Amino acid sequence: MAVVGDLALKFGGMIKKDAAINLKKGVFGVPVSRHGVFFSGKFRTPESRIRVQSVMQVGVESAVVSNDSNSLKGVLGFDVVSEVELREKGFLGLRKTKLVCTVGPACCSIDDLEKLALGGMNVARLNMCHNTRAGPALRGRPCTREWHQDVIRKIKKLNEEKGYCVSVMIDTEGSQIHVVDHGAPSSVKAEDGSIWFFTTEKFEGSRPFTVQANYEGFSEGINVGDEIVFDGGMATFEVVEKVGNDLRCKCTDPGLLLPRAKLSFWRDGKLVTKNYELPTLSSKDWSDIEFGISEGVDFIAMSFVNDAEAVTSIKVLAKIESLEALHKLEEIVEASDGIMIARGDLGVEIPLEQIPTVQEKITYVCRQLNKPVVVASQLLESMVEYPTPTRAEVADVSEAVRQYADALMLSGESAIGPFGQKALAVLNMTSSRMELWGREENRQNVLSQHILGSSLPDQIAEQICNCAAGMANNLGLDAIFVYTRHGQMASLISRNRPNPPIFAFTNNSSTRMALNLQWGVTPLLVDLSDDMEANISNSIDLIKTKGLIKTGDTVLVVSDIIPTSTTQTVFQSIMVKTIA
Ligand SMILES: Nc1ncnc2c1ncn2[C@@H]1O[C@H](COP(=O)(O)OP(=O)(O)OP(=O)(O)O)[C@@H](O)[C@H]1O
Ligand SMILES: CC(=O)C(=O)O
Ligand SMILES: [K+]
Ligand SMILES: [Mg+2]
Repeated sequence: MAVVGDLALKFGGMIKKDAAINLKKGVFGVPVSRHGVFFSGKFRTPESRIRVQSVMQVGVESAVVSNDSNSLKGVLGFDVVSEVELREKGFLGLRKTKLVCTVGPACCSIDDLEKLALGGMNVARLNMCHNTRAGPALRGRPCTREWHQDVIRKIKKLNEEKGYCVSVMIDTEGSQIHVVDHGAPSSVKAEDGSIWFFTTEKFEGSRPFTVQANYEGFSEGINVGDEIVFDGGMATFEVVEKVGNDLRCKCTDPGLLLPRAKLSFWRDGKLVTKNYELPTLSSKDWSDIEFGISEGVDFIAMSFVNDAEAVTSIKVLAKIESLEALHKLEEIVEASDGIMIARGDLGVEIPLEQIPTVQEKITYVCRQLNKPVVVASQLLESMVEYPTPTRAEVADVSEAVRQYADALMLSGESAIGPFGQKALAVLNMTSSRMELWGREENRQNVLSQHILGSSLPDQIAEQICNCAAGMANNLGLDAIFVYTRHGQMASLISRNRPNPPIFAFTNNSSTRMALNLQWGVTPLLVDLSDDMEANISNSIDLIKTKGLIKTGDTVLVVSDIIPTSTTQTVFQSIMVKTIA
């Protein structure tokens, strides 16, 4: 097996191979593989005292399956949706791209949520911008989060009682200058040449030709002659006079002023970015985060992250939606647990024609740095109103899949539109179709990775995962099984976007819910012991008993279980198993 020799040269050049093969017996306690490759680190052999930190086994063997299901330990933690998908479509038919749905008034009943779960929703997103006030009559009182709490609890109930695996993400409001939502009328038209007053004065309802801004310092540093753009181009005004902190403006490009429309300021064709100093996390955001943690949500998407500092203190997805964030992209990606490309607000700050290349760049940086990335906003915008998407929207979704984004997100399509389930089905079908095309074209072969780990053990884990993905592709294997407590190796395999699906067996439910956002990973909650052989045969037995895997199927098994007992020293391994 040439691959073994290559691996030995690459990783274990300084260790004698025959010693390594002897060592292997001490590893799993059973004579399993025909080949073994070892790395430097701590490991003692009877013959020689070689330090081995990581063990990599490459071999082919047959798993013997017991027919006595009573002897099986634990239960197979498949979610009901993946199980049905696997049964119907087989290993290669499992969708790789994850789907996020924004939950809003149109889909917050338990029945609606269940329909979305059945339709393939992996993550439910709740935007903390909406539905957190007690109602117009109580304006000014502290906000309540009853609606959000109710939705979160319904999703957890569906997971627990009906076997779904839907993670929950809350999305913070963040600090941004926008128009206050003063209820009716829902949108106002600004005519060419009309004069409008932009103020921070608080008032209920609407006043003619008056725009209420949410932030007192909104006009700081703004000069007469500057432009104010609504929602990235919906309507444009020119500042004609400063009146204290307020602005009198003339409409120069007519259009609709929507509730909560975002405002951006431009001078000589350039965005005025430094006119205000808003914190990434407001006090409301902090209390929303506390609320999310107390409700046990799985992800916090942080809006308007402008630097890495904001991210380091808490496990979060950073939303890239400002020019400033683009300037500090790599450090923000590095500091975060994942990224959302928030194209809605990003399009307010950069010219729209730059969105496609910026998206491609962000997805690339995220994969290089091994962080999951969600492409968000307007994927199927026309479906907020209509039951079918435009051809251009389907092409946009396909492009995100072609770029190997981890996940696609619905916003208003599911939150307020009457066709949320249809929109989800469009994402589901379009991504499956594009993934199939990618496999047929063998596109994953052109993916190159740069080395991430700084320590030797991290680099070893990474190399094992890169090799695992390459082997699974080259050998045309059916699936990759990875045994993992914290999800690191599952995620490193996913980074290579392999052809076969990745089943991540974990005993940690937070790991399971976090892996829900990662490309190609089906996370399963199982009991794991320090005895890797038992873990592997146990899970294969369970899958076989369920009829989900059959004789002759071949899987690549990767383990990164770090034993809790000191007598065992196996850290990482690769094995190829053919089901007997
Ligand atoms: N919980 C909710 N209650 C009422 N309406 C909602 C809710 N969530 C979303 N919506 C509606 O759906 C639309 C799209 O939702 P989304 O949360 O993606 O808005 P967004 O403005 O793009 O996001 P962000 O505020 O994070 O930039 C919103 O404009 C809003 O009208
Ligand atoms: C999702 C989001 O926040 C945006 O697109 O702006
Ligand atoms: K938000
Ligand atoms: Mg936004």
